[in-house]
Amino acid sequence: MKKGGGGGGGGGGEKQRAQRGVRSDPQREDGSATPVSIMSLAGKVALVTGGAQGIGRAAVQSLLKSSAKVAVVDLNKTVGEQCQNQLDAEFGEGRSTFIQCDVTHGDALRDAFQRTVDQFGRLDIVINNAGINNEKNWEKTIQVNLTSVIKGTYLALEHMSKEYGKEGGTIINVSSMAAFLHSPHQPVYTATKHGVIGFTRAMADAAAQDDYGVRINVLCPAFVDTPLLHTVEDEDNMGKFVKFKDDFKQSMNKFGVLQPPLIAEGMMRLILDPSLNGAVMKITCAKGIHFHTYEPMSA
Ligand SMILES: NC(=O)C1=CN([C@@H]2O[C@H](COP(=O)(O)OP(=O)(O)OC[C@H]3O[C@@H](n4cnc5c(N)ncnc54)[C@H](O)[C@@H]3O)[C@@H](O)[C@H]2O)C=CC1
Ligand SMILES: CC/C=C\C[C@H](O)[C@H](O)/C=C/C=C/C=C\C=C\C(=O)C/C=C\CCC(=O)O
Repeated sequence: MKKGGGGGGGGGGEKQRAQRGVRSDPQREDGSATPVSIMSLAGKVALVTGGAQGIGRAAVQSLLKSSAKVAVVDLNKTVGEQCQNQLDAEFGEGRSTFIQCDVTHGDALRDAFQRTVDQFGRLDIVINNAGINNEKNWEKTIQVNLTSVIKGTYLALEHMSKEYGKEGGTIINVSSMAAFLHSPHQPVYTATKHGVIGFTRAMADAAAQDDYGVRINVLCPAFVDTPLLHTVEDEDNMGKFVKFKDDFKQSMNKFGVLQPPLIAEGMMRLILDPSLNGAVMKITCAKGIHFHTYEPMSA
């Protein structure tokens, strides 16, 4: 894939290396690595679904700290408006905008993308982060966690891909370590997170081979301290699988619980490292931010 995408990302000339989990740091002219945390996203525009709280909210804050403008797309009006007020106070009015939207409503999601471009003039970075954990209403879980990630990726490409005459950009789809270490506690959630990885890898190949100028990567956090994690014991969410909650809690105790800013740091690396396309980033307490090694021919 040729270089040239926007959003701090270029092409993915090192696609194969990225898929094997090998990354190269962005370089200064003298050859030394530039810490991604100090690289600027001034002039870039991001859209984050599920951005009003939890992991999405941490991502929004990191993007704003890096000087990007951000559309916070979220279903929850109350939390979204509180979030907007706090972001205005911290970063100044006009740097971010809250757009209430249910990502499972295709027309509403399309409208949210258009409103972002209308307000900020362009789009460079899309984080398909909104997710739920509802085994009782499992069809909804598939709609939010997988169908809407696919839809969000296609809409992002309409606004960023060279195929559509745009300047390029970068997309992050949020999966989970649940795709690698499953639990009887959340079968459909697990299935959606597998799906997000498969879709993202295939789309990253399409982007590289057809020169979209857009890098597409997937992020798999382990347990993170957010409101979602607190639904573990909730029968309304887990349905009959709630009986496996103790096993799940044991896993949390064994593997530990991460804080959202570390997940945002991982996202910033995916955004800023032009060598990454089709990469599967894992974040765990034991290993921190690292990459999954892909061995497609191992069978
Ligand atoms: N918290 C955890 O342990 C982990 C979470 N993840 C994933 O990270 C992502 C974010 O999760 P958290 O921040 O933990 O969850 P959270 O529940 O704290 O935040 C999710 C946000 O998404 C919004 N949202 C939910 N449904 C929506 C819809 N239909 N349309 C628009 N917005 C909607 C919510 O209103 C909320 O603001 C999810 O995809 C989740 O599966 C992945 C691994 C671990
Ligand atoms: C009701 C629960 C609500 C939310 C939690 C989500 O379901 C979340 O997405 C689930 C996360 C599950 C994580 C599972 C495993 C975590 C494993 C580790 O932390 C470490 C394991 C292996 C490390 C080796 C490697 O990186 O390959």
